[in-house]
Amino acid sequence: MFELGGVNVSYGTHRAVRDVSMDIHEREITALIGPSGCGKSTVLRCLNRMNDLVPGASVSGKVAYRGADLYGADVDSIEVRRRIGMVFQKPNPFPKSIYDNVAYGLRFGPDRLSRSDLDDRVEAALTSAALWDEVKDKLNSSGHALSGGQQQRLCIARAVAVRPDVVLMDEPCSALDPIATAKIEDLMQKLADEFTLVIVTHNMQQAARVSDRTAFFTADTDSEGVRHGRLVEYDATEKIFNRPADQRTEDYISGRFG
Ligand SMILES: Nc1ncnc2c1ncn2[C@@H]1O[C@H](COP(=O)(O)OP(=O)(O)OP(=O)(O)O)[C@@H](O)[C@H]1O
Repeated sequence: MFELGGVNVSYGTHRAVRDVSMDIHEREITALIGPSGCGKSTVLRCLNRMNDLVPGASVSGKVAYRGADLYGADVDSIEVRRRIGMVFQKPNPFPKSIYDNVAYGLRFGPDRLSRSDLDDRVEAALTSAALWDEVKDKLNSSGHALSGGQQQRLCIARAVAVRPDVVLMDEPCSALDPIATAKIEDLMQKLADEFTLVIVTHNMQQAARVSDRTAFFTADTDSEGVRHGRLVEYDATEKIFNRPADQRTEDYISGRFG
C-alpha cells in the first residue's frame, strides 16, 4: 500500500526523522512503536500529507502510495486525506449531532447523495464502528454528549464513512479506559477486513495484540547533541515481540528502556 524509501522529515532545520524505509501492506494492521519523541507520529503524518499542514515541516525521500508518488506535483492533498483518513489521540467530534458528525465528509464529498442514501451510509459507518446499537435512538443528540470511548468510535465512524482506503490512528486509545480500549482494539481488527490500518501506540501490549507487523523506532543523539528518530527494526509482530533481531528492540520490549 505504501513504500517508504529513505524518508527524512524536518521541522525547520531540525531533522526529526532520518532515513526511514519500510513497506506497509494492504489490509494489515501496522503498528509504529518506540519511546517518546522518536518520530512515530511524524512518520504517520507522512502517509496522508498531514505534515503539509505543520508550518516548517518538510519531507524528503520516497513516499509511494499504491505505486504513485504521494508528494507528486499533481497530487491533490485534500483528496489524499479523503482516501487516507486519520483518527487522533483525543476524540475530536465536531460540535454537531451524532448524525451530522458522520455525514459531514459525505455532504462535502464528490457524490451527491439523496437523504435516504445518506441515512444508509451513516448507519453503515456507525455499524462498522460498533456504535450503531448505542446511538441509533439518539442520532440528533450532540456528539459531545457521548462517553470518551463512544466519541472515539464516532470519530472512527466519521473516518470510515467516506470509504477510505487507509485509516491512520495516532494513539487512538491513550485517552480511554481499559474497557473502551478493548472495544477499540476489537474494532481495529474488524476494520482490517476492509481497510489498511496504521497505528501509533505507546502501549506495547496493544501492538502485540492487534497488529500484523510492527516497526520499532528510537531516537539517536548525534555528536552535536541533536536527536533524530530512526527505524530500528520492522518485521512481523510475532517476530518483533518474540525474536527481535536488534538488541535495542529487545531492550525496549522487555521494558529495559523507554
Ligand atoms: N509540529 C512540530 N514542530 C516542531 N517539531 C516537532 C513537531 N512535531 C514533532 N516535532 C519534533 O519531532 C520529533 C518527533 O516527534 P513525534 O511527535 O513524531 O514523536 P513521537 O514518537 O510520535 O512522540 P510521542 O510518542 O511523544 O508522541 C520530536 O523531537 C518533536 O519535538
